[in-house]
Amino acid sequence: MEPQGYFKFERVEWQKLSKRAELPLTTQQLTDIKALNDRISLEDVQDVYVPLVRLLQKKYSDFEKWNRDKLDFLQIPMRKTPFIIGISGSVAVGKSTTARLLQVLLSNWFGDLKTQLITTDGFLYPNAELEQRGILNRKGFPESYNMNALIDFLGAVKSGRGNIEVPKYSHQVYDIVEGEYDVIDQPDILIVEGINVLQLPANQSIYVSDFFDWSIYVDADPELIEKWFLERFEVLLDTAFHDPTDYYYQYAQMPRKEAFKMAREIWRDIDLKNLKEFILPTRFRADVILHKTEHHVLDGVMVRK
Ligand SMILES: Nc1ncnc2c1ncn2[C@@H]1O[C@H](COP(=O)(O)OP(=O)(O)OP(=O)(O)O)[C@@H](O)[C@H]1O
Ligand SMILES: CC(C)(CO)[C@@H](O)C(=O)NCCC(=O)O
Repeated sequence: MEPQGYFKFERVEWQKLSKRAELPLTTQQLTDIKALNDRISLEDVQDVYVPLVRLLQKKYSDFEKWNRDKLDFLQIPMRKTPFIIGISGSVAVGKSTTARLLQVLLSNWFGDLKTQLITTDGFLYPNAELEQRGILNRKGFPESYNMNALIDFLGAVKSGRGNIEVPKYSHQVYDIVEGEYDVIDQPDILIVEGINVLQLPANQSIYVSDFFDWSIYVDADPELIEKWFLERFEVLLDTAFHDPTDYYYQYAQMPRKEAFKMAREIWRDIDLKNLKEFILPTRFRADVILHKTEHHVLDGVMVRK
């Protein structure tokens, strides 16, 4: 069922807005995008992301003006408040690729704005903690994240604090990496990407999404997402092949057929289950829904009315 609250654009209609956007892609951007992931379609960037960033820029100008007016009226000295964008969607749908693509586009077009990016994977409890709680096989489900720490982090960013450390999660280690951090230091724009960013946790009075000035949900048919999950699994196996310290080494040593059988089970029992129970129900909380089809091609956009 589709909700009433959105303007719905098929790809052909949406891409007409690209002309109105008046933001030509620079050679530097094209190079940066290819370096990010050489399978990203540049046509998609031109047709879908250019209008999206233009719309985002309008929202940002509005946000800046409101902040200025608010502080002026309240007689509070001017200070920077970061604009926070949330990006949600299934495991393996392409959230981090979308987030990094947006960061490249924003950084190049609006060079005077500092755009930083985090993933909520860093707020997963370490494996040892998950094990102690008996939820190691629930990684990614709401209870596997330290939501209080994520909310505290967002509060600190919004209040203008600098040099904030965010724990780092590694897919290769399959755990939080002790002693490694990303540092978020007073950005103008912060992109927060993760499966849980639009969720309403049971025992907090503040939601993660309360901090968002804009949110995007990346959507696709679960059967396609499973395909992307397995493709990425294969890349992880190839990377792990000669490295016994890599979590995927154990799978890389198995006959491929057997490894894929296990990956399909992980998808079915963990990530697909999580998508159906906890992620998909948050889709219509997003300001923008990007819909993808085969080969990650974007075929539709919905914008909240
Ligand atoms: N626009 C795109 N074009 C081509 N391939 C893409 C695109 N977006 C994502 N992919 C591929 O799809 C797979 C999943 O993408 P990505 O890692 O960005 O997903 P994710 O949603 O961030 O996953 P997770 O939640 O597990 O971190 C990767 O193999 C990535 O290279
Ligand atoms: C780290 C998350 C939860 C989200 O990125 C996901 O990639 C994950 O590890 N899920 C657990 C099951 C699995 O895919 O291995």
